[in-house]
Amino acid sequence: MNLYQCSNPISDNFLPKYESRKTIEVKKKVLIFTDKVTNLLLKRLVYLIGSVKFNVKISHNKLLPLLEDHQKGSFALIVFTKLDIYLHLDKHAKERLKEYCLNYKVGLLIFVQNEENIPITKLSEYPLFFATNNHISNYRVNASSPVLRITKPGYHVFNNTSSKWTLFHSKDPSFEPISVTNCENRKAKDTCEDGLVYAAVMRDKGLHDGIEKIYFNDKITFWVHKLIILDAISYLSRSSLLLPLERYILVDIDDIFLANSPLKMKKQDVKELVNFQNRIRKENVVENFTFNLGFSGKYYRQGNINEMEGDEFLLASRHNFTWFDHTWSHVQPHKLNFSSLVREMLVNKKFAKIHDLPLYTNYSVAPHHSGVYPVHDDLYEAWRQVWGLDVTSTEEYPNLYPAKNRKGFIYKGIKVLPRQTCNLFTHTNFFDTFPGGRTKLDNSIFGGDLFMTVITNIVTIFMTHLSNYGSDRLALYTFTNLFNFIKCWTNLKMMTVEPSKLADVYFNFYPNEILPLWTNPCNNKRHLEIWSGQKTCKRLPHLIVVGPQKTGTTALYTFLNLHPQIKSNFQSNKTFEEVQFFTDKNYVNGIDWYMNHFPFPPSESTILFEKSANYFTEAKAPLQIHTLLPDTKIICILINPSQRAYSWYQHAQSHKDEAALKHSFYDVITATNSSSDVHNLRNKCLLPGLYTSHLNKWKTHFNNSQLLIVDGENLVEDPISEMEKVQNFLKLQDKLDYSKLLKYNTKKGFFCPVTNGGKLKCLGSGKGRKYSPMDDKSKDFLKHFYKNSIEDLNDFLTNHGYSKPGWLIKEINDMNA
Ligand SMILES: Nc1ncnc2c1ncn2[C@@H]1O[C@H](COP(=O)(O)OS(=O)(=O)O)[C@@H](OP(=O)(O)O)[C@H]1O
Repeated sequence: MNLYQCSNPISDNFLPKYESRKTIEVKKKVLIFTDKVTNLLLKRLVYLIGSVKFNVKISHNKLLPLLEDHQKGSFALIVFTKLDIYLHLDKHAKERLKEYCLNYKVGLLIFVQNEENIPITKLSEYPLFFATNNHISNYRVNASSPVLRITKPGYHVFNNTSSKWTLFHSKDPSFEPISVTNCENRKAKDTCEDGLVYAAVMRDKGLHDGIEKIYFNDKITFWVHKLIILDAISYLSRSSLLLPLERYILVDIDDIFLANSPLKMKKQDVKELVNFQNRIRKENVVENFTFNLGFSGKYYRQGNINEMEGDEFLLASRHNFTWFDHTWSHVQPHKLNFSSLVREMLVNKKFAKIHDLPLYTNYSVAPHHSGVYPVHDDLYEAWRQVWGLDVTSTEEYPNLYPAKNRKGFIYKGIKVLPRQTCNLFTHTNFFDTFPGGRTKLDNSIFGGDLFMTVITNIVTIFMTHLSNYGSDRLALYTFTNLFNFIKCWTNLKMMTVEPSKLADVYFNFYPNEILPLWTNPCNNKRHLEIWSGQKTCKRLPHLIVVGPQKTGTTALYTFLNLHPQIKSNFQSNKTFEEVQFFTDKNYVNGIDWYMNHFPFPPSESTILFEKSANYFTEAKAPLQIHTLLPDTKIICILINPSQRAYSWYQHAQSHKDEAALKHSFYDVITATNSSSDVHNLRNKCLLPGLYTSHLNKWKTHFNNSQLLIVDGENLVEDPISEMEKVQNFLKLQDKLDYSKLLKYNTKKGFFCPVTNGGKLKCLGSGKGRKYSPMDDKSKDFLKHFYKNSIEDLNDFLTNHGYSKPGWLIKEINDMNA
């Protein structure tokens, strides 16, 4: 087997300490200025930054976004995909940017594209010269650059004579190369001087204007540049965007004992497995490296005589490895119920006991990823019961591709970690038959996708299969070269640790991933294949009434239910007609829980719907709803926010809320002591009424054909006309004449549904309460409190082409009077 020989003379780790920004706070976000021409570079850059999960904001057309928010910097780094964009920012923007960079100690990362096609030129402001369109040789990284961290400095990477490099040079003390290369001036277009050394990446210490900058050419696909870009991001952001240097690597070998003959491991293959592991540990390439073997006991000693010997030898060598359950017969768990799964697991557990396997009892992997995502509750429960499991891994969350977007989540106490593929599948066992051939595999290892997988993932769980270690032993070839190459050219410290430690590291670094973001299995072919045949997306709603509370949502819910084509969710014991799934409390229950609240729709044209009036103000609900139900329709109802506040106060009083019983409405809405109960009640009265701030979040995810704004006051006055609008919005084939279904009830003071017997069945006593009108002092206070918000709503509706509720028109007219 070929073993990668490191030619880097620098073997010791030399780690510069980055300056931090101490007390100045910035968000962990990158701002990228770009134009249309630089799309390819932008795409690659966003991909790289996305792979390390840093957030990005893209600004086209040189527009400056909000740079500060509540005395916190909005960005930790600013990038220009083209020098030209930076040079031609308008004067005001440049000054603002400079001020921001100085105040928040933020640096600039500037790309100079070869297409910019400027011959030897002096930058307008500083003595930096650059030359485009050159051939180069002898690329090497400057050992003394303080920028390098992941990148191991001080080596000659290769002789690359490819064309079209932009190179930099300067004699000014502010400039210091991060990497250099020789110019090979061979063609008329080359603009550098043959034989001279130029910078390929240049640092500007900022001696002239106080802002540190790093200039890159557009060779962003070059793997060394990817490493230096990651270092530059950490350096220029003063460690705000810093990746740790530890890389936790677990190599799972799935399908142990299971492979088609003659692809199983033989005795010699097992010996090589042990030798590999010993060598990697001894040379300290990956600390404590240990293969993690997922076994399916049913297939033990199946195959030809050599393979049987291989199986036996693997068991004899068992203490060299760690082991985990991969189910007895390697069936897809989503096809089994809880008791069948428990049976499967118990037989495999017995096998492990008989053969004295050194097990990770808290870790397992489901065959074919089935049952993990989309989640199959029975699998999670069986895992917990039989194994006491708390860690697993999958490549399917949220989607298989792009691999960089894979995430982890925690469900029913089980930590699900993302799993990475190394292109070694059950059918890739020979160099000759590897898709794209050996060159493709080598490219991936030596600086390509596989290499970048380890660079960008703090925790990498690789999925491999038993057969990858037999035949040509492609897996051993891959890992030996990959790990040695990483050790040679980076300062990363690779190690193998147990799964529970992996999970701790992962979720400590990515706490935002703990709560899953449920996607729709029916929108993903692979997910559908590993989802129980008994489940159907038809039990998910097509319409959600999201509130806010006290605007007439129950009336709308009741009126919609009168339509034979529309069916609501089942009632809940605790929250009555509301499901309240898209809230922190219930969302963790998963989509099976949600779907169980809906009937099987009687016909294709049935519209399932639910209303939960608290969704409107839930910060995550718009994204969560859109991710699960991208085509669903949304209805918000708006009434005068002052009236809404008063209605909530009445609601609180009748629910015996102490603050509401003790304090007048005026005292509540003017409460200032932020830690008191009365202030809490104040917020519930006032904040949902700041409609536009909430509506903006809904509008980010739903377009006009999906989002209807109902006039809640008209729903009281003239529900017939308002229901006509709702029916049009839902594009109902058979529209109902609501004038026959709703009649005004003088006693109730509201419209009520007409029952079959002709009687009126009004909403319960909690809807349409009787109470005295609001006092003038409160009215004045609220008028003032909501003034800006009312204006914002008016602008919002104008800008998005919505018609305006009558109450809003009146408010605006009053303001202008
Ligand atoms: N037809 C009909 N019957 C009864 N009540 C009606 C009706 N249409 C609208 N409304 C108004 O609905 C207000 C209650 O709003 P919600 O149902 O959204 O309240 S809740 O958030 O679900 O508790 C309720 O508020 P209050 O008047 O303060 O009780 C009513 O004003």
